[in-house]
Amino acid sequence: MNAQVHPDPAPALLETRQLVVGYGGRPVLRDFDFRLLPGEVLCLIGHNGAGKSTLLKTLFGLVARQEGQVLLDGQPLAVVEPRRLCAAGVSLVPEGRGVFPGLTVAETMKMGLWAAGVAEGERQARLDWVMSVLPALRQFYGRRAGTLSGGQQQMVSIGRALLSRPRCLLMDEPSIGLAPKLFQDLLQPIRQLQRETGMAILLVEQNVKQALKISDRVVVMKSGAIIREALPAELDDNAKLMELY
Ligand SMILES: Nc1ncnc2c1ncn2[C@@H]1O[C@H](COP(=O)(O)OP(=O)(O)OP(=O)(O)O)[C@@H](O)[C@H]1O
Repeated sequence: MNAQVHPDPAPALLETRQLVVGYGGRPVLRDFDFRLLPGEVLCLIGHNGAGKSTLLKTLFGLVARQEGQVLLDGQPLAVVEPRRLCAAGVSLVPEGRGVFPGLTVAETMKMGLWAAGVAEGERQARLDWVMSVLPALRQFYGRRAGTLSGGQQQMVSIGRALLSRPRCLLMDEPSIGLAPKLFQDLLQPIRQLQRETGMAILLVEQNVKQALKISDRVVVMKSGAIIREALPAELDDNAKLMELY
């Protein structure tokens, strides 16, 4: 008789196995195992230089791995590149927002629709959908991104990332330069969307207190390694957080 085996758990949406990544031959992440599950909001925190952004960029194919695997839906990717990830429903909100200051929001979105490969006939509906998630975009739709406030620029960057209707959003320090209240105002609609659609979010953040408010799980990194995994409630006072820093 066959031995009883447990079925495999559902595959992670994104996963790394024994990943080695670095710059100029010097590894930043070594034998790094990481999982982002479907439908979760995972907050990645840790010291400056711990390798958080490097992980995010590697998952999206912006930094090449030296060794190890990146898996999408449980399948190892032969080539990890933004186009492939984007087509599979993964979208990036880059560090520093990545908006072109000379383009209007309308132009930025037009370019984003094209880059996301949205068919011509669907573009208006897609834009309307993004506006329904982030209605404030309409207030400055005709303005050049360079004339907008930091929070408004971040909203443009997030709106652009949503144009592909992603099932996974990778966000690199979206709170930079924003007051805590503004950050919450910006992230709450995204959390709402996440609850409605089951989109997974990987959020790299320095602003830990604010990020924990919208997260389901926390991973703490130090010097290229994971040193702790926790629920937000387990890190909800300063003393517990200070232990990790
Ligand atoms: N393009 C690069 N070239 C060379 N070294 C780099 C490059 N980008 C990052 N590093 C180095 O890799 C290490 C990890 O950087 P990374 O930006 O991933 O850390 P982080 O945890 O995101 O830090 P922070 O919170 O300060 O953004 C650091 O030592 C950094 O100096």
